[in-house]
Amino acid sequence: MLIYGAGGHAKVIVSLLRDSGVEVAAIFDDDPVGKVLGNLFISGPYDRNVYEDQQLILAIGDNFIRKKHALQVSHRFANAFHSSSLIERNVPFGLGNVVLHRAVIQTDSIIGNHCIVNTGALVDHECKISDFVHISPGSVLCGNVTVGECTLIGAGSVVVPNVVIGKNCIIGAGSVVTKDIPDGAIARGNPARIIKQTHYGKENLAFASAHGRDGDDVHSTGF
Ligand SMILES: CC(=O)SCCNC(=O)CCNC(=O)[C@H](O)C(C)(C)COP(=O)(O)OP(=O)(O)OC[C@H]1O[C@@H](n2cnc3c(N)ncnc32)[C@H](O)[C@@H]1OP(=O)(O)O
Repeated sequence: MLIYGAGGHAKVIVSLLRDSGVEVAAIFDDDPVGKVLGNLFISGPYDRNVYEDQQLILAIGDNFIRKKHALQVSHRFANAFHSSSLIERNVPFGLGNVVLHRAVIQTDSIIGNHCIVNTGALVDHECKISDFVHISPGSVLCGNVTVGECTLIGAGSVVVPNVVIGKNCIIGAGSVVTKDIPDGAIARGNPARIIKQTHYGKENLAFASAHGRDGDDVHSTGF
């Protein structure tokens, strides 16, 4: 497996892969200076000609940077699910997704591509999660919540049932979202109020669907 990114999120993904018995062949990072991932060597910037037969996971927590890099990567993408996560069997996934320790994804939810369902997050029934979304640690999406592309749900947030959150939004840590949130909004608090717009609000980089569903899923086998 190849990892692209060598920050804190990458450390967690390397730990997941170790639990799975999956060997990390190379780690790419555009700015590797001062970054350490245990005893693993950081090769340097992404190189499409290295380990062409290996699959890759983008270990980048920032949704917009992850999206930018996804468009430039030619390796196939893999999903990685920690063994302590609970994912209902009927949940369809795209590629490049990471579901971390003790996260739960309930029945009839749909997960796009390159999403992060972080440690202890709960995505309840019938949620629709678009590409490049990050559901941060300990956050709760109640039933039938929709989250648009590139949106960050901050740590420990709660989104009540049936709410639609647009694309390119940031929901502040510890928020309670009770109403729909439009594209590009930054909202926080209980109840969540819009405080400003992200400068990505109107941006809509097309995500090439050139990356077909031909990767493998990695399921870790335990702590
Ligand atoms: C494993 C991981 O780490 S996953 C990472 C998950 N990341 C997150 O959950 C972070 C989500 N981001 C946040 O919550 C951010 O604080 C944001 C987006 C809400 C606001 O960010 P900024 O616009 O930079 O706000 P800034 O830090 O300048 O704070 C502005 C004010 O809002 C307050 N504030 C900041 N965040 C919050 C919040 N989540 N809830 C309530 N108030 C907040 C600050 O205390 C400050 O108040 P003051 O003016 O009285 O001093």
